[in-house]
Amino acid sequence: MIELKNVSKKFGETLAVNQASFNVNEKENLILLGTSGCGKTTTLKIINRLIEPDEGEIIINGKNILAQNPETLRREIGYVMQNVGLFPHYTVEENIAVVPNLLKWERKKTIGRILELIKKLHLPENCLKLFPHQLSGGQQQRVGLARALVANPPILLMDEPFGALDNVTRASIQLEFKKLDELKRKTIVMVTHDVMEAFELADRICLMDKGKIMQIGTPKDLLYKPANNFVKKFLDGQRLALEFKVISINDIWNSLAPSSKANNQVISSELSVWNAMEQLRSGANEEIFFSNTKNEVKSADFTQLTVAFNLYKDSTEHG
Ligand SMILES: Nc1ncnc2c1ncn2[C@@H]1O[C@H](COP(=O)(O)OP(=O)(O)OP(=O)(O)O)[C@@H](O)[C@H]1O
Repeated sequence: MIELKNVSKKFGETLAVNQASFNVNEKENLILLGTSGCGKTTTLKIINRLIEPDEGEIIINGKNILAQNPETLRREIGYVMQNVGLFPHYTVEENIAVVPNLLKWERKKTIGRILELIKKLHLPENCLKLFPHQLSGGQQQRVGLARALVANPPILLMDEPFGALDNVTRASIQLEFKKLDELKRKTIVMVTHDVMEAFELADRICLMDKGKIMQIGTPKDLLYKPANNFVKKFLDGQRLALEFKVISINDIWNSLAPSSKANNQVISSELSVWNAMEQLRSGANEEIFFSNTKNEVKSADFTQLTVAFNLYKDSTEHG
């Protein structure tokens, strides 16, 4: 759906993006990951023409975007800016209504859509008349997301959408983000410098360094089949935690005990071991039940999950 071919951008002597090529499939979440200054934001802004490349092509749904009117292009592309970027002198409602007003929607349609979105994003209705500085950081972030989603664009670009949040708020918004129906239907390109966040949310990760793409692949690809030493070293510091994120209950299925007495809370076996442990930590029960696509049910407590995880790790490391 989105295709970048040999895209480069220089600022003075700095080669911010160096011959970047990748595809983003429909309804995929591709995350641009890398340290500060590696060219993530520049790459993102090239996709909606906030920055014009010096070289290369960007094709969206078969059309070269450089031949399109930028305003028309941006109607199809929602954009969540770094540091939220709400207009300080507009109320929350006015901030979210920017695009509908440009599109000359009837007021009733705009209000209906805004109310629908703030409900989905767990914002209180009385925040609509407030100004951004009267909201918490997490609420502002949600308003930024509502503004990007309001006209239901098929593509969403997000630049460090959770960057300004404390760790606890960040983790809970990430979780909501994953569950949000509106987002499951979208093709998303997201920027982050946070490896754990990328591993939590990405279908595929594009790891960059000094303007160059080092590897594009699933979190599992990067972890177990690093394309080069840079990729391996980039992940090494958090390797164990990342393994908990990429290894799913399906992967350790054979080491878990079958169960016949499932309680009413059966969780999909697609869950990562990390998230299963989080559920155990936050829940009241000492064991949880999983079911796979064949409707088989298995159960595990914390110790059983750890043992099965270690067995799986041993088998990947030695076989
Ligand atoms: N408008 C600009 N003028 C001059 N240099 C720029 C400009 N925008 C970006 N750069 C430079 O290009 C390089 C890539 O910047 P970019 O913002 O794309 O990186 P990034 O990976 O998104 O970093 P960060 O996470 O800090 O935002 C950096 O060296 C930056 O200083």
